[in-house]
Amino acid sequence: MRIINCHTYEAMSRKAADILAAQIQLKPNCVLGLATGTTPIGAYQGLIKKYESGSLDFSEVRTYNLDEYRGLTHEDPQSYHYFMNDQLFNHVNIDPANVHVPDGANTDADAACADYDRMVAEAGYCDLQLLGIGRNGHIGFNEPADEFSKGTHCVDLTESTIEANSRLFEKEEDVPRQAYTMGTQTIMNARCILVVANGENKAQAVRDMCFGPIVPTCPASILQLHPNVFVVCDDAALSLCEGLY
Ligand SMILES: N[C@@H]1[C@@H](O)[C@H](O)[C@@H](COP(=O)(O)O)O[C@@H]1O
Repeated sequence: MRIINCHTYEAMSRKAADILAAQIQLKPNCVLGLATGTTPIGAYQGLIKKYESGSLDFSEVRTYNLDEYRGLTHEDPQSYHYFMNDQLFNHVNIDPANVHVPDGANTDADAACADYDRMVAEAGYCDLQLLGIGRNGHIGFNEPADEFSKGTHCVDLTESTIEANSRLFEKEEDVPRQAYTMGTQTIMNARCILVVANGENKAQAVRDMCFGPIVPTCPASILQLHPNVFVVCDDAALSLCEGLY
């Protein structure tokens, strides 16, 4: 793991945008794995700026998002698909046919997950996977569990995740209780992984991810086994890792 302390959220976002942009420039038809959450918003803004300045072309880029709430259509303002349109896709020249998010509107979980796995596999998996991290060490919606997950599957969200994500909904009762998420094995199939984390409330998860035991109770700890991971953080997220890297 290459741990990069960028000190501030702004610098972390610039670094993440630079890494994503370099991937697109090197391979214009690359497959990007993308993430939602508030952490990557600054990186997406950086990508939009690069696109607007003419230095980035998304016309051949293909994207696969990590996860989606079960039961929400892509027009639902609370859906992750809507979030991605709003934060990135509507602002760059990506072809909507190249954008993929698990189909939350398909409540047949087995079918929705199998379809998504097939699509990601057919694309040859991700060249670069962007990840945020949950306060409990989850990646995508792979929550702490007894074993590491494999392909796309339907998960029951933990109380801690529902509470953390309720800030984006009017009330906590509105947060869906289930989601479809790419599995840990699918995430690990990416050629390169970029994790972004900022803020003190991520410090323990970042320490466990980078230096804790590799256990499914901290799903992000599996990333220690991946040969090509960048962990890009601010000071606060790395505050429990002092002296360790
Ligand atoms: N499914 C998403 C994750 O992909 C994300 O990493 C996490 C952290 O979100 P934030 O960046 O807002 O802290 O939230 C959600 O649970």
